[in-house]
Amino acid sequence: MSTPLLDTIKTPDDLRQLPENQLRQVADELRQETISAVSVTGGHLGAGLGVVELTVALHYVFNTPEDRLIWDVGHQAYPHKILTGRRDRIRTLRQGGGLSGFTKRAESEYDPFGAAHSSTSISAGLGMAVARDLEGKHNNVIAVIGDGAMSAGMAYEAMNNAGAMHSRLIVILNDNDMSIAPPTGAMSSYLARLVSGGTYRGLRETAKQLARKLPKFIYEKAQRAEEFARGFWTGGTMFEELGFYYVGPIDGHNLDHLLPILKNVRDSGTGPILVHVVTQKGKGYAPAEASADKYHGVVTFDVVTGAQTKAKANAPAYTRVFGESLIKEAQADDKIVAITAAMPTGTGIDMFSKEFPARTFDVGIAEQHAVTFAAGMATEGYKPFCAIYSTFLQRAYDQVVHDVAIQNLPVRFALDRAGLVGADGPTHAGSFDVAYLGCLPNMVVMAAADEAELVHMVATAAAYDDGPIAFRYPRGEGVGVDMPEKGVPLPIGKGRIVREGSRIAILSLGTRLSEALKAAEELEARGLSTTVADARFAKPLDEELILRLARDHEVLITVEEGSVGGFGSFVLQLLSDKGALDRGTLKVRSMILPDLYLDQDKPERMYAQAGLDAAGIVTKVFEALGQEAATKKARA
Ligand SMILES: Cc1ncc(C[n+]2csc(CCOP(=O)(O)OP(=O)(O)O)c2C)c(N)n1
Ligand SMILES: CC(=O)[C@@H](O)[C@H](O)COP(=O)(O)O
Ligand SMILES: [Mg+2]
Repeated sequence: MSTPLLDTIKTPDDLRQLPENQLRQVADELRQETISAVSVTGGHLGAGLGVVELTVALHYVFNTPEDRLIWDVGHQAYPHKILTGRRDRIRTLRQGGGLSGFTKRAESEYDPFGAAHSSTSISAGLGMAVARDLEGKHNNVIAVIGDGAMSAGMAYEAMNNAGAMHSRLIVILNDNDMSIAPPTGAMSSYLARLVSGGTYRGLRETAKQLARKLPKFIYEKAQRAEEFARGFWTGGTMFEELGFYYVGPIDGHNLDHLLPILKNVRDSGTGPILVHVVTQKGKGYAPAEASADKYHGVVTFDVVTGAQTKAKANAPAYTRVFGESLIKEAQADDKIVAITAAMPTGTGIDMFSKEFPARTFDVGIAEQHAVTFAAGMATEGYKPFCAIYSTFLQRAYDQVVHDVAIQNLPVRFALDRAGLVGADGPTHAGSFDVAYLGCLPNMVVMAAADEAELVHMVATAAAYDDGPIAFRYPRGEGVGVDMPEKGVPLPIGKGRIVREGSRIAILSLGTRLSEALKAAEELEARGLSTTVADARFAKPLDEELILRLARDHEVLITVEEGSVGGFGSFVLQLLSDKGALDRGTLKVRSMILPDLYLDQDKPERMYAQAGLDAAGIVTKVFEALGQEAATKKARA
C-alpha cells in the first residue's frame, strides 16, 4: 500500500503546507494506513475510520498543538496519532512500552489531555479555554465528543457551565449514531431529529439534484429518523438553550463541507460553539461498515477479508460465565434485573437481554445514573445486578457510597475487568475496586478465584438480600476448572483452605490462587510445608481463618491483584487489631500491584514483573525468612 502524500507528513505543519485539493488523497491514504496498522495490532478501528476526514480537516484548519485538540475517549485518535509524528510507532499500539490506545499527555504535545474514560473532553476543554482567557491568550480549544459520550451526565455539566461562562470553546459533536452498541436514550432520538431536520432536509433537497453526491447512509439515517422522530425540526435548540451557537448537522466525510465551516467557526466571534458532524463509524472499510458493531474493538485481522484472528480459548470467558449464571438465577427469580451502562456485550448483559428483554436496562454511558437507578429498583424489592467494569464504576463512586452503601440497599455489582486488562492500559486496569469498595459500610466484596467460583458468587449475590454485594472477576478466559451444574450460595465472609501445610501460609484473593498453588509446590520442594487459602471475601474478612493461619504458621503472605489499601491492608489491620503481630514471631508480607501500574503489557507478564506470580511469591517467602531464595529454578 503506497501512501506518497502521507509519507511527506511528519507533523500537521507539513499537512498545512499542502493545497486543499490534495487533502482528499491524504484522507484516503490515512484511512488505508489506519486499517493496515490496526490489522497487525488490534484495537479500536471503527471509531477512527469514522473521523479520518474530520482529523485531516481539524489539523489543517487549526494550528495544533497551539490550538488544543481534545478527543473524547481517545479510541478514535489513531489517525490523529499518525498525523502528529507517531506514524513510525503506530504498530506498537496497545503493547508493553508502545503507544497508548488512547490520547496521552506524556506521549505527545498534540495530546493536550489524556482520555479513555468517556465524556471528559468538554470539561477539560472548558478548563483550557478559561485558563487561556486568564492568560490573555487567543488559541482555540476544540473538544471532539461522540454521540455516545454525549449521553453521560458529565457532558451536560460541562455544557451547562460553558454556556454560562461564554468562554470561546468549540465542541465537535461526532454523531455516527453508534456507541459500542447502537446508542440508547432520548439524546440519540434527538440527534436523529436534527439530522433529519430542516437544514439536513434542505441539504437533502439540494442533494436530490446531485443524488450521487450525498452518501447513501445519510439518506438511510434521515429516513430512519423520520420514521420515529416526531418529524419536527429542532435546529439544535437544546444546545442553543445551553448557550452554544449550533452549527449543523454537516456531512463529516465531505471535506468541501468541513473545511469552510471549520474555518468560519475558527474565525467567528466569542462564546461556545457546537458543530454537529454526521459520520459513519467504520467508514471506508467494507467489513467494518457491514459489521453490527462497526469493528469498534478488533483483534488482528486480514485486511483483504476483514476476518479477525480468533484467539483459541481454552476455557470459558469470565464474561460468558457471568452472563450464563445470571440467566440461570433469573429463571428462578423474576425479581432479578440487569443494568448496563452502554456495555451490553462487554459485560455479557447482551446474553441476558435475549432471555429477559423486559428485565434488561441499558442506560447509556451513565454509570452514576445506573447505580442510583439500581438503588431505586432495590427499594421496590427488585434484585438489580449492576454490571459495570471495575474502572467504569469509579465514575459512580458517590452513588455507590451515598445511594447504596449508607442506605444498605441490596444492589449487586458485577465487576468485570477487575485486575490488569493489558492492552487498554492503566485507565482500564481494575486495580482499585477492593480498596474503594472494601472501606464502605455494609458492602460485601467477593473475588472469584476461577470461573467455577464465579458461578457460585453469582448465586451468592442473587441470594443475598441484606445489603449491597460486589463480586469481581478478570477480563478473559478462566483457568479451565470443572464447572458446577448450578451455583451454590457461599457462606458470607467465609474463605476456604485449598492446600494444607504447616510452616508457610499463602492467603490469596481472586485469580492469583493458581500462582499461589504453584508457589506452594515450589516451596514444598524446598522443604517448606505450605498452606494455601482462598479468601473468597475481601469484606467481611474470614477472621477465624486468618487468625488461625497467623497462629499456626511462621510466614503469612497475602496476594491479590489490587493496589495498596485493599485486601492486604484489611488483613494487616485485622492482625494488628487482634494482637496477632504482638508475638513477634509471625512474619507477614502483603503482595500487591505497585501504585498506578502504568504499562499495557499482557497481564500475566505484568503480574510477573510485579512479583505476583509463583516465582515472586517464593522469593517473598524466602525474603521473609531472611534467606536468599535460589529463584533461578522458580523462574525457569
Ligand atoms: C465512563 C466510560 N464508560 C464506558 C466506556 C466504554 N466505551 C468506550 S467507547 C464507548 C462508546 C462511545 O461512543 P461514542 O462517543 O459515540 O464514540 P464512537 O465510538 O461512536 O466514535 C464506550 C461506551 C468508557 N470508555 N468510559
Ligand atoms: C474504549 C473503551 O473504553 C472500550 O472499548 C474498552 O476498550 C472495552 O474494553 P474490553 O475490550 O475489555 O471490553
Ligand atoms: Mg458514536
